[in-house]
Amino acid sequence: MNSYCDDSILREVDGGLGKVFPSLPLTPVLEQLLQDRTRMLDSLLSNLDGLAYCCLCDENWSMIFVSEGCKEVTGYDADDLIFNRRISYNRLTHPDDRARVRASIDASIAHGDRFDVEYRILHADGSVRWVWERGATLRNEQGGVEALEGFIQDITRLKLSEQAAREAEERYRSIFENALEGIYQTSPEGTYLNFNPALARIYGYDSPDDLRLGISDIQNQLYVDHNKRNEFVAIMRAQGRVQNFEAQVYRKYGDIIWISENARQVLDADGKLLFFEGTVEDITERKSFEQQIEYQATHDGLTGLPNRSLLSDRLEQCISLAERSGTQLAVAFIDLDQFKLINDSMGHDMGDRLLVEMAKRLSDSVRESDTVVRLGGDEFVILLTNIHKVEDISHSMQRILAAVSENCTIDHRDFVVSCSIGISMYPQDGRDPNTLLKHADSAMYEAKRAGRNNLQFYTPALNDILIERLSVEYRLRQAIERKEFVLHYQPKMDFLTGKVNGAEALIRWQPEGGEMIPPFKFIPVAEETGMIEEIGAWVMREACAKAHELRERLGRDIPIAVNVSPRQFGQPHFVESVRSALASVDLPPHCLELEITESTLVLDARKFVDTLHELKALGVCLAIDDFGTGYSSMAYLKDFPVDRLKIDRSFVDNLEQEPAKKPILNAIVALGRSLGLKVIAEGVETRYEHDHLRSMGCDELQGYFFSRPLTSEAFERLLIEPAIV
Ligand SMILES: Nc1nc2c(ncn2[C@@H]2O[C@H](COP(=O)(O)O[C@H]3[C@@H](O)[C@H](n4cnc5c(=O)[nH]c(N)nc54)O[C@@H]3COP(=O)(O)O)[C@@H](O)[C@H]2O)c(=O)[nH]1
Repeated sequence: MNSYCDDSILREVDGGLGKVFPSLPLTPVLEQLLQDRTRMLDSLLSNLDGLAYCCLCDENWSMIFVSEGCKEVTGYDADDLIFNRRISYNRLTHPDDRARVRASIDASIAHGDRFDVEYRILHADGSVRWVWERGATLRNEQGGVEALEGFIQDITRLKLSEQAAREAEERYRSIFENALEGIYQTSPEGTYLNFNPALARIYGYDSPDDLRLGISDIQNQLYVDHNKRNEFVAIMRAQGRVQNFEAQVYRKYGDIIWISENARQVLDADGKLLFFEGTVEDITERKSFEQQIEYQATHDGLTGLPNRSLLSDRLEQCISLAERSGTQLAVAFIDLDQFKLINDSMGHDMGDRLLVEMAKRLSDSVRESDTVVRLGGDEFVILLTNIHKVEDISHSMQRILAAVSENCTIDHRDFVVSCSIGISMYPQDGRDPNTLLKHADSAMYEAKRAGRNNLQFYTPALNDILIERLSVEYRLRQAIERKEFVLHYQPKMDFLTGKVNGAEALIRWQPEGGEMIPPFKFIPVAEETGMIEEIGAWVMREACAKAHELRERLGRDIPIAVNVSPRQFGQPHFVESVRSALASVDLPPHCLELEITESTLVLDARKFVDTLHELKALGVCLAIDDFGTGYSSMAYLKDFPVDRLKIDRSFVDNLEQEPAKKPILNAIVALGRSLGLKVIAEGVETRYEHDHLRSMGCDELQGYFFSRPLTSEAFERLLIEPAIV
């Protein structure tokens, strides 16, 4: 039921409904129609979502008619508002909006317009509601404003959703504007439609406008590799999106960065492509980090050369290249000779610097197109491509041998290093990386065995040698654990007295149930693998024990000489191990003689001499073994605190048939004597050799002529019942 003020007021205002047809004679039918219309309007007003009203244009907006929708919109009954019975509409209007509403309605009245205004009201339940009021002015015949009539609708929900939409829009705009990632929309043809400031920043432009002017063709102006855009579009077409699409792009001033894009295609309702939209991230830092990690994983940290993990890749590539071009490929396996010795004796820092220098020399000795790889330790591999004839390789390898063995000065110390090279060829020696490397490796072992500073091409027979060597290495490790070594003793004879005045301890390997193995079959393997350190220490202790035993039994000193390998001599605690072997049996130091070969000296003369002095200070006898075979000792000899020179067997061997050796022998003996050293000839096999050496002034002899190496017991028997020569 709508509320009205009394009928007289209504008629005063607009003449009431009857005023619509004031002068028409109403037939009963029309009367009925009119009544029906009133009822219909009443019903309509009651059912409208909102309130219809008629109010005075006073300071209260005093209501004279309010439809029933009032309750729903304001929370008040229509009667509460009629003539401001309980509350005026002005008070109901939100205080902050009252002035604006009034101004808006006043303006409309002034212009004779309809009004239309949105504002807030205070609902009876205390909440604030948004309403939309539309209305018009009711004027009297003189044109004066009598009242307003209109319709007020609750639009709170609409307002809230508008506000939410606006806030969301603001939020997204803020994200778009302030994002660190670049956000863009591009046309399928490759122009920018829309993008945020971050994108401009990433690409080095001062502002979005600057970018818009700068890039009009993404494919050709942005991507370093122009095909990247085609790739991008192709993925988009196939999958509707691209994920983590990485590419290099030019920035405004030409510098290149790495970006990662995530994008999707946007279609219209008919499935027609509208544009691409996506994000861009600058991943240059990550990329360079990844590249760094990859570099570290594939390159040797010390020398900067490619490492083992890159080798297989490169080798695969070289094989394919050789296959395609019908050329050959050479794989050279290079191992520095006796590097471990330098490393152990001179310290790893010196060893590292030497490796860096050698890596440089290797790289400088080959062509740009060849690959030098450091496998680890002192092992290198060189891949020589595009080989037409074997001579090409020989020349390169000779260059390498020469470069490596050139004098090397580190920290004012001179080193002479050499290397051994094994070579395998594609396709004849292997068609895959593993085989080629394995065969080059076995060739390298053969080069080492043949005397170092050498190169050796692979032959199928080398496989057997390698297999044999590996077998020796394996069995040798077991032999150490099982203590399968014995010492034999080769007596030395004093020329003056013709009596035994000492012996050289010579190791033998006696595998359980097997044949005795001579040292030349296993000492080189022990030397290469480092097992010589343990074996040598055992020999030293055993020889000291024997010398001590003989001293106790015979009541006189029988000095025992032991061979000291270069690697053993270079051990950091070598002097200490000698002292400890002597102390273990309380042996006077002069009862132990150490035979050191000249090859030990060539690595580092100063260190060699220092160690000799330390040993000398300990009181042990020192002998230079195999004298005359080395190439640099003459210059240093006067500085060596040694007691004996042992002339190498090769100068004595076959002396009768080769008289040319005599002047050399004479010179060596004279040199030794002039330096105050005892000279001992080894390998004396005949009476002729014996007599000659004695006449030359040699002090001692050792050789089959006097005695072969004897077992411990046989040597002892010989000492008790001497045979006079
Ligand atoms: N580091 C170590 N090296 C050792 C040790 N024991 C031996 N060796 C070295 O092994 C090489 C071979 O030794 P071996 O087979 O024992 O041969 C020695 C003698 O038997 C041999 N010799 C002695 N007299 C003669 C002779 O008249 N004729 C002839 N053909 N051979 C003879 O010479 C070898 C001793 O040589 P050298 O040491 O140079 O004095 C050999 O290089 C040994 O050094 C070990 O414990 N540690």
